[in-house]
Amino acid sequence: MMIANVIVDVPAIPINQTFDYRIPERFQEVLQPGMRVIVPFGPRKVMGFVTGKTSKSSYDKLKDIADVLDLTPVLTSELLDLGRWLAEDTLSLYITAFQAMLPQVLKANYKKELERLSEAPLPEELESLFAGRDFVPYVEIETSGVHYNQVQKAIQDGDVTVHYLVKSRVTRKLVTYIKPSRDVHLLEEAYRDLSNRAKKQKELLAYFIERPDETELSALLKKFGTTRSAVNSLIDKQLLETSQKEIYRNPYDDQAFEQTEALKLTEQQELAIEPIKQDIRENHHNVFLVHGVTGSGKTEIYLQAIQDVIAKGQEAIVLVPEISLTPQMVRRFKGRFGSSVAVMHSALSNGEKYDEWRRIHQKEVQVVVGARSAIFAPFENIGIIIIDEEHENSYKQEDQPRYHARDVAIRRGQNHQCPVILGSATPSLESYARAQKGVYKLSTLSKRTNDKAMPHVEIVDMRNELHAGNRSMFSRSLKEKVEQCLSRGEQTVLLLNRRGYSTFVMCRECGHVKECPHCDIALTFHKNSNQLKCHYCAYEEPMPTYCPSCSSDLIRFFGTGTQRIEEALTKLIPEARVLRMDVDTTRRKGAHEKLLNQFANKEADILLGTQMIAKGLDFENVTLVGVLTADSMLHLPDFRSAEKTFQLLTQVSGRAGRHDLPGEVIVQTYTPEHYSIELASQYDYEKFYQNEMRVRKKFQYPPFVFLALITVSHQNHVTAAQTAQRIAKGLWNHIQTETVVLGPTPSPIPRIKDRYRYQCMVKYKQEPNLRASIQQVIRQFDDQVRKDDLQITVDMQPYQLI
Ligand SMILES: Nc1ncnc2c1ncn2[C@@H]1O[C@H](COP(=O)(O)OP(=O)(O)OP(=O)(O)O)[C@@H](O)[C@H]1O
Ligand SMILES: [Zn+2]
Ligand SMILES: [Zn+2]
Repeated sequence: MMIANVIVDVPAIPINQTFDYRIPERFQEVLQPGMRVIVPFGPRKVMGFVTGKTSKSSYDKLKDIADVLDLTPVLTSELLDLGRWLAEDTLSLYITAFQAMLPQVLKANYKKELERLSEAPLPEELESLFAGRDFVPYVEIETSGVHYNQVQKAIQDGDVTVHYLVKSRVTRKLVTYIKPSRDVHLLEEAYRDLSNRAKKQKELLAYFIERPDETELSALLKKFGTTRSAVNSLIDKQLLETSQKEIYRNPYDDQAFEQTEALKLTEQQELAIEPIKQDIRENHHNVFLVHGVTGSGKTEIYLQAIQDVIAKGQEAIVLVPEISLTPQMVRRFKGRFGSSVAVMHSALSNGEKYDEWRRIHQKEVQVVVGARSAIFAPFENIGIIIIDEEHENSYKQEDQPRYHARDVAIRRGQNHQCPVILGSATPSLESYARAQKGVYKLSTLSKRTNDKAMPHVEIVDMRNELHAGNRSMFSRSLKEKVEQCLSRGEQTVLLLNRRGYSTFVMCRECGHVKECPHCDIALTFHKNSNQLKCHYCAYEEPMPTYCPSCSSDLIRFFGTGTQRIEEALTKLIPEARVLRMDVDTTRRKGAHEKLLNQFANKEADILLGTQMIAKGLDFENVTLVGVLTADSMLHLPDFRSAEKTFQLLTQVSGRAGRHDLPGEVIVQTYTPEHYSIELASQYDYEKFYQNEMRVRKKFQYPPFVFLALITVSHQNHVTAAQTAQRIAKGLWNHIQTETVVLGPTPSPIPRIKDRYRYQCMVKYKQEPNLRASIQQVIRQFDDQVRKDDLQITVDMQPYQLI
């Protein structure tokens, strides 16, 4: 076993394979698959992942591994396998897949050091390596002559640990502690000598006389409501002293979470959880779809299932959408499982993320709650994987590797023989269809835990408003309801669906929306050419001046934003205090949280925002929810637009009346008759599902077919178009008869950053060799990709169709 197979950090197609390296003597016993190494590659040295060890190689001039970066593997054998599968499934490079599974900090910069964790004596060589220090640069292992085996053993015994440094030690957080530097009787003496005017100093001394242990400085200052100068005076008098310690950056104060206990489950919850618990007991893999209306207690089911998993000594992964990962959500998990919970959130700094990852890697926690990439948590004994709001598109990564966390979850569920729970009030069509077929096990929670009815939804037809002379964005009914809500001292949530604005064309007189005659999808307005285009079949027509349906000249594309709405709102209802929440007001770190806190503390009457306010928020004082334009998403060039509209309306309606006060919802729309709006207002998921499935079947969209999207981009318009054309032609030669290749057509955004973009869409039912065929077809362009800056991307499960 002297040879290592290494995937090197050179992101290029011809390099997408393992390379063999000789393992030098000194690393032979230490090196394991899943560790990162440094290897010579051409003239330079690069990082790589060891994927296996062998004793033979077909090459005879092997180079040596230059260095080993880890003493314990950063990728478990399961994750190595998963990475290979991920790369193949998404047509990505192995190196890209491996790196996607690890925190940023482990990516490039390789500076490392050892830290001594225990006072217990170490083997002599290690003692001389540490030479009284707590931290030792990793490179000193080599020069000191200490054997790597010894270091590795010390790590296994928990006496030593390795830190990966990004650039400097700044990534480690140091905390200042204070403790007495004299005996208690000397402190007592000093206490008596202190003047009564030095009140704070006396209090501090009294505290340390009682409790001569070290105390965190910041906690001390808070406890005594004093500044550092009082502490400094005592330090100057040599009564107290400071010390610094490294801590994990835990972005959450675990003590601050009130402990909660398992609630007695309702009958419906019992029925839903029983088969899950059985699978946990029996180490059995099934995918469960928990379809429960908002407020039906899905989260409580997750918590109690996790409880069983922890009791068995196993681990749990919980995914929630990025924007639902609110302090409220974190509190529910930390409240139940305390410091056994790690949180992986993209708003954390790289250092914080790394610390949370380390807590998982070192098995200091049993539960991780996180956004998409938490699915790669390096647990080795997973007992359950939960995906909350499983319909959310943010589970799909829109960058290489273009994976869907649901697929990865199911794969890991199979690896660990454990249940996977998908939860939603509005399951994705794909998942619900699988549940209908029996591929997933369906549980339905039709009632809220408090037995309260879902809030009543009133649909307001905005065309009538126009006819009545009201040209504002607020219907008379909504204005009245907001004012009533205000006068009762209750709060309102207003949703503006900004996405999709200014792209679709609609008649303000009759609500007519221009759609493609072949695709039943709204045409997109292209300002430059003044054309309406279809992004599925390349149909186009000029922008009409009169509505083809009622001949009115009020046919417009839409354009407005939250800021303008806010201005209009403060004019309309001047006494209301409005908080605006959108990408602009939440860009700064912590801003999102701050706005929500302000709203929770009733510092505002109205929360006005985009999609980000629709999810997971639970405010007891919110009794009114208004949706300003329910149809704005409906006409996006996306076959999922009705589904997304239904999901959003259902989610946002669920924000009202969750507690004692009854709730109400107003939905403004120009197309009240659209089934997604009508059925969302009746909370009729089942009927929506039936209806939407008919549409998908008719137009052959998922879940009836699979899609693959190939996008070509180049600075030269002709090159982009011709390449796409050749790819489409090439694919036609490989596919089965019932498969189709649509396009090429210009991408919905035809030019980004001066690159022209064309796309081909493959619609298929069964195409076992599709990945290989696509790869074969696009490999012809390898040279051009390398030399001529041609880009070809493949998305095997497209959600964003731009
Ligand atoms: N068995 C129970 N008995 C009493 N209260 C419960 C029970 N289960 C859940 N609850 C409470 O009901 C409320 C709604 O539950 P929860 O938030 O878990 O629902 P959910 O289905 O996850 O909702 P959403 O989809 O809207 O996020 C919470 O306040 C929760 O504490
Ligand atoms: Zn019209
Ligand atoms: Zn079309």
